[in-house]
Amino acid sequence: MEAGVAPAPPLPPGRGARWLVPWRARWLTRWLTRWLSWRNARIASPAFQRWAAGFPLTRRVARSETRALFDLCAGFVYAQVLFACVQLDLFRILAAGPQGGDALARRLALPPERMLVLLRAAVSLKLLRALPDGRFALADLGAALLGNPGVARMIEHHALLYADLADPVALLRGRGGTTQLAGYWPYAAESAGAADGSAGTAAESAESAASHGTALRPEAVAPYGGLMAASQALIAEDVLEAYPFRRHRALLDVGGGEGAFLTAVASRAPGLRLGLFDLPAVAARAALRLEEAGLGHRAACHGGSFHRDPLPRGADLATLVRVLHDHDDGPALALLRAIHDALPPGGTLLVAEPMAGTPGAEPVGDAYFGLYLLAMGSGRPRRADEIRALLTAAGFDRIAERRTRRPLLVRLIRARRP
Ligand SMILES: CC(C)=CCC/C(C)=C/CC/C(C)=C/C=C/C(C)=C/C=C/C=C(C)/C=C/C=C(C)/C=C/C=C(C)/C=C/CC(C)(C)O
Ligand SMILES: C[S@@+](CC[C@H](N)C(=O)[O-])C[C@H]1O[C@@H](n2cnc3c(N)ncnc32)[C@H](O)[C@@H]1O
Repeated sequence: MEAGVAPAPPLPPGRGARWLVPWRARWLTRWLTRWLSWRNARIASPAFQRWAAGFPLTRRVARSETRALFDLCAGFVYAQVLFACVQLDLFRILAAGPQGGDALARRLALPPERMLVLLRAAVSLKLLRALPDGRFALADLGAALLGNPGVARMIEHHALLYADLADPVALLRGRGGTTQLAGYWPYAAESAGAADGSAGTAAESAESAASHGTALRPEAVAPYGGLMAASQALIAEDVLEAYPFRRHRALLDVGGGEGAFLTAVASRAPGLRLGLFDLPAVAARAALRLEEAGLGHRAACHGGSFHRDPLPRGADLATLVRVLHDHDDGPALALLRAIHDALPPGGTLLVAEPMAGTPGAEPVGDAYFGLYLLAMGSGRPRRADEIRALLTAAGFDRIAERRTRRPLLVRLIRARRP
């Protein structure tokens, strides 16, 4: 398969703006701009801020805005408190029962007064709870984290992300140099190459394969493969309950990693044949894991790069789980076209990933994944309607979103090859 550098489809307008005809949009924007400029001038005034913080009708909003701004300033500090708790294994230690600060300090080899700084910080962030007898126990957030070991792995690998974000403006200007996340996700460089057209020609193929995707060694893919497998537990069940996998005969999980999603599907749909396509070093790890899980007889793992190799045929269902957002629009569209061509008429594609513009979780897509993927060097979080537009451009129809239980973590779009 030749890597496509097809132009990206035009971005659809935001759902909320669809009813607007242009003159109305211009009129509304003019009034909105005037209103915002008046309002912002008030809010920026220290005298107004002090007044609003005391006036009974505005007091609540003023205090909550002050807190919101403070939380934005302090977000990194809060995240590092969480990081320290995870590194010290505090949540697992306290899962066995409450403990006093001194006992914890001895166990974790910290000076008692510093242990107390961390414990009080964790209490303030609702990770821990201070008991009346002075000991500390897990609070809701600490307990929730205990049930999601994948999140703890994510938190630990954020050390790379934060190093890349140390100078966010340099990163935004593209002058940050090689990032740590680009090293952690080595396939991103090949995808970025596919985006600028450097993948696909015969001469460059060999050179690119030697330095990127298809030639990646097991040591290069093991860290991200392990992280993805561990964090699959956060999303697999939500995807499985949102779509009836049993109605299909054969599934191809494209970019299926180490087979964690296939393993989850296997128990839900016992009659389904399982296929996985990923870079050779990853597919080899998947084959081992699926064998260990007793699924060797049901699963076939194929190694290759979807930027350059044909996808295996024969499946009537394909899945892209946390894959599409890794790729810029050109390679993403080429990938969707390749899947379209590999499916039979009537075949189904499921795209499952966190999406931008998810109501109630806007910063997850646009702030977290927006900057994360920028640091990684390829891809972007897309809104559901942007994914629909790509799917349409790739030739799919009957595109519909299936509701998932926790859209913040994963949303699901189904499409059909006509
Ligand atoms: C029991 C009684 C009486 C009352 C209970 C009251 C009650 C209902 C409390 C609620 C308790 C509860 C059920 C809490 C549940 C909390 C959960 C499930 C929290 C889950 C949190 C998940 C998090 C924080 C996930 C984080 C995920 C991250 C950071 C993912 C990052 C992904 C990356 C970097 C992916 C990279 C892949 C790439 C490169 C983009 O392709
Ligand atoms: C973010 S991971 C998601 C893995 C898995 N689907 C999951 O959700 O746990 C992206 C996957 O796409 C694979 N991938 C990236 N570029 C690829 C390429 N050119 N050809 C095949 N697989 C690729 C990676 O090796 C990785 O396993």
